[in-house]
Amino acid sequence: MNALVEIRNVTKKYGGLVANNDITFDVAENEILSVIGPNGAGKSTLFKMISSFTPTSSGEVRYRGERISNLKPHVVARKGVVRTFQETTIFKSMTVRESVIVAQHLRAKATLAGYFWGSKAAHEDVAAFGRYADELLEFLGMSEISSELAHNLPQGNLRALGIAIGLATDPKVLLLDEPFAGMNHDETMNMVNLVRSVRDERGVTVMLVEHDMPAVMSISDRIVVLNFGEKIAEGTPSEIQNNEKVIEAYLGSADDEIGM
Ligand SMILES: Nc1ncnc2c1ncn2[C@@H]1O[C@H](COP(=O)(O)OP(=O)(O)OP(=O)(O)O)[C@@H](O)[C@H]1O
Repeated sequence: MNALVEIRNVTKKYGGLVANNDITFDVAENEILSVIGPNGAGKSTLFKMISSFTPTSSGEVRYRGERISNLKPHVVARKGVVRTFQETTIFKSMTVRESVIVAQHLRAKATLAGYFWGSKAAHEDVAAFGRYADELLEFLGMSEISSELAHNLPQGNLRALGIAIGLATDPKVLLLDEPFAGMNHDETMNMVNLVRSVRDERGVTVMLVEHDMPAVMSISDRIVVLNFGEKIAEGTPSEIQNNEKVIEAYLGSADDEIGM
């Protein structure tokens, strides 16, 4: 496998608590890889280390062979590894289109002083941001709601906006934190198709943390399973569904339904 992202012996300790213990796996270019596991297994912590929102205690994460762990999150985002959030709270007072424009500041060419003085580069950026926002919203099927205020959006559209905000920075790897949480069946299916098209049509490698097992099984090329901070399995959806350690981890947890 040609690895785009390499997670190598990554450990995270919070005082005496080991949230991730010696986790190693690869993510291939153009893959959709899900990280699953019972509550508290260490999934979010792992995503925070991959996107450098929190440092590793030991081990490292590499992207295209270069270490990206323990850098600043915006540096990692500029390199192309971008994490989206369940809540897009900071953008809720803006319209959908404005949110996507503001999110593009990460790849702006103009300096702040340039914006202040209305430089040519700043004008070009502003126009290009608008064009790119429109193109992105059309791709995501959101053109009709581009003038809606984010805080008026139903759950499904709000999640799609989270993806639009993530894509605004032109990532090569997108980390999605529970993209199907709180969605009904139709919204989930729409989101599954949308995530697939992000991979298929924009060539973005996707990693996701998710509890919705039917959605995970249908969307993932491969799955990594964590339990109590340890990686207990890695494989295709059918390998994972038949893995005894995985079944045991879920049956022994407080999650009352695996739904696999
Ligand atoms: N900032 C922190 N300080 C101390 N402990 C933390 C911190 N963040 C997470 N933990 C602990 O690390 C462990 C793993 O948490 P994490 O949120 O990564 O699990 P998770 O698999 O994402 O859980 P869930 O599915 O419930 O979101 C938990 O025991 C949690 O309480």
